[in-house]
Amino acid sequence: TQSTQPQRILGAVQKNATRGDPRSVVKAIDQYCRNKEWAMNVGDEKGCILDSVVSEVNPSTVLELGTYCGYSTVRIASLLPPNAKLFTLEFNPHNAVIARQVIAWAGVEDKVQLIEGASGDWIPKMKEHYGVKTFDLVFLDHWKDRYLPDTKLLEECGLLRKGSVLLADNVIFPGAPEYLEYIRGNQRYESCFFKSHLEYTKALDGLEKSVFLG
Ligand SMILES: O=C(NCCNC(=O)c1cc(-c2ccc(F)cc2)cc(O)c1O)c1cc(O)ncn1
Ligand SMILES: [Mg+2]
Repeated sequence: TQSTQPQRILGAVQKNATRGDPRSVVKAIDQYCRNKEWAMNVGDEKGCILDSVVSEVNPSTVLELGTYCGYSTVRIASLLPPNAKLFTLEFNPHNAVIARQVIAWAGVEDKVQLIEGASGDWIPKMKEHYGVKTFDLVFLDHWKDRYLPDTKLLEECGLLRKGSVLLADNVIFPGAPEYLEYIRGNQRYESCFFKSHLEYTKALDGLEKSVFLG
């Protein structure tokens, strides 16, 4: 029977990456997606920008919206201090099955809580279910038309504090125009754009970093 793209990505990790070595997992996925088949990981170029923001924020509690195969999950988790926690939300159960195995292969499962379900359903439950107070960093990489409603939800649920950082992928391609308009026009955020390219291509894309001012 036919394999799926997430299954092929997992295969590339198990074949080419070293167990317990997150950087080798990231490298194996990038090499596979650059040389064999494109996939919607944040990728190596935007991934370096992600790394620099994670290192700068040095977060204790991170929320990732859109796990896919766990590429950015592993990338972020590998930079977190001990006892830090990364909650990652994935809507698609098949992607979640694969992501759990990629996260385990990288050896970062102790830092990661993968939650299967819709972001709109789970964001309001994070405090009661997982004892989350606020998020230090939020990486938005799920459905582009969910960026704005979920940001408003995070505000309403009191999950952002003064200094919380939102980092949004794909604000140029596929694009998140309503999100950009809201966040750039809102006095409660200080935003900046990091120009880059769509993963594994020459197409223009970038990340929008926004600091919540409280
Ligand atoms: O996470 C969920 N979908 C993937 C989101 N990510 C993307 O769609 C995405 C797409 C692209 C992309 C770029 C060019 C192109 F030609 C086609 C796709 C790139 C990226 O970097 C992404 O991140 C999801 C599913 C669901 O059912 N409910 C809630 N969320
Ligand atoms: Mg993306």
